[in-house]
Amino acid sequence: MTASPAPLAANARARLANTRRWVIKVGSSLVTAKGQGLDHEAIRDWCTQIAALRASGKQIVLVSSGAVAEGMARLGLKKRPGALHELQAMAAVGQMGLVRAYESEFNTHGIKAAQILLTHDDVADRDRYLNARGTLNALLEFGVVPVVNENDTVATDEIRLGDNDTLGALTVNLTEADLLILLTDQDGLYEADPRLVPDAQLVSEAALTDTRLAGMAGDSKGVLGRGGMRTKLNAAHTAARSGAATIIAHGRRPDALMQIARGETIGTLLTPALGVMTARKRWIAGQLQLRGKLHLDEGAARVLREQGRSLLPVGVVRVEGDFSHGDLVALIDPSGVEIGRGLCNYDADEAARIMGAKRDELAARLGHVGEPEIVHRDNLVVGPTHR
Ligand SMILES: Nc1ncnc2c1ncn2[C@@H]1O[C@H](COP(=O)(O)OP(=O)(O)O)[C@@H](O)[C@H]1O
Ligand SMILES: N[C@@H](CCC(=O)OP(=O)(O)O)C(=O)O
Repeated sequence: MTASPAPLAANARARLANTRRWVIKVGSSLVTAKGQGLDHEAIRDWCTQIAALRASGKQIVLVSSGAVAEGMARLGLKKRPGALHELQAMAAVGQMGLVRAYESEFNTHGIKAAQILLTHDDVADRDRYLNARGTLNALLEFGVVPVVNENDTVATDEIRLGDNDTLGALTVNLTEADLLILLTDQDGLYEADPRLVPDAQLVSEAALTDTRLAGMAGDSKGVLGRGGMRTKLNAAHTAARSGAATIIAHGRRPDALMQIARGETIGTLLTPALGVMTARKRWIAGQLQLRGKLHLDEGAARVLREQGRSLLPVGVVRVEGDFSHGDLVALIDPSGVEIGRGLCNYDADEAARIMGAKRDELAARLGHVGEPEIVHRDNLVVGPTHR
């Protein structure tokens, strides 16, 4: 763990800066102006930064809290109600304002936004999980920014996620995002809660294997926030299951998101225990449902097994199944043995069109420029997948 920037941190941050898919979560403590309803200026600022990130080719999912707080402001309540039904009523009123604010800000940048309300069951149940995943992926491919919140109006106490840090991490898993950014009202994780220990040191970077972290992260002291740093640390562990790193940063620092995109040292970077790639591969092997098969020729089977290379279209001889871009497919050698599994860069129709094609034939067969790899080695697990 380092309290000051280290060369390793600088490299890790530069690598993360170049990743493509980010989930950004803004907490209740930020979205609402001291309990007086939504902070429209702050929302404008995040939307402007997200527009710049989109323009640089990134896909962004925004997880935003604030429904309950905005509902309270709209109905003139000073104190957060205790009864679940009252909270649900607040959320129902406030969510209207929340999506309206994001929609109108994104509109000024010519960006379409979409509302996604999830419950615990949507991520726990296999079919619903795949359905939510498909919808989010489709929105991202259409260039839309999904704005996610918990579906507070239907979530009963037993099934509530309760805090949006957890929801942000589950959204990372759903979308196989590369990075989770938790924007909050502190500069990151401190060695102790700075509200209680004002001279506590900021943790600049830590591996999630570091057992000292749990002792540092305390609860929320805010009126509106839920969970504090404790749920943020848990969220980082959940995001790490699918190989994502987490950055906790102050959402009111001007340009916080742009600084992250430039690879600058800001906030706390929490890195997956296994290393990003191993964790991601494990996730691919264990979590996703098989949607199809690619049958390979002898040469492709050999380079995958022996050299850990990406699979190119030229090595594919047959395509089986009805899968979409990003789905999990099995890779089968000429004797019918499964070599491994990976995420396919093409849907089944496109894969069938480009199988056997050399790199310079791809654009003509597809009608557009496509990825040179049909399955990139970063998204490929060779060997037994423990299913
Ligand atoms: N070690 C720590 N470092 C920083 N903040 C901490 C720590 N432990 C507890 N906290 C508390 O966590 C709060 C942020 O979490 P929370 O109130 O849930 O905000 P949000 O609405 O952004 O999720 C901080 O304001 C702080 O009081
Ligand atoms: N779904 C709730 C947000 C829950 C919550 O407060 O989460 P967090 O921002 O993590 O403290 C809402 O929109 O009010």
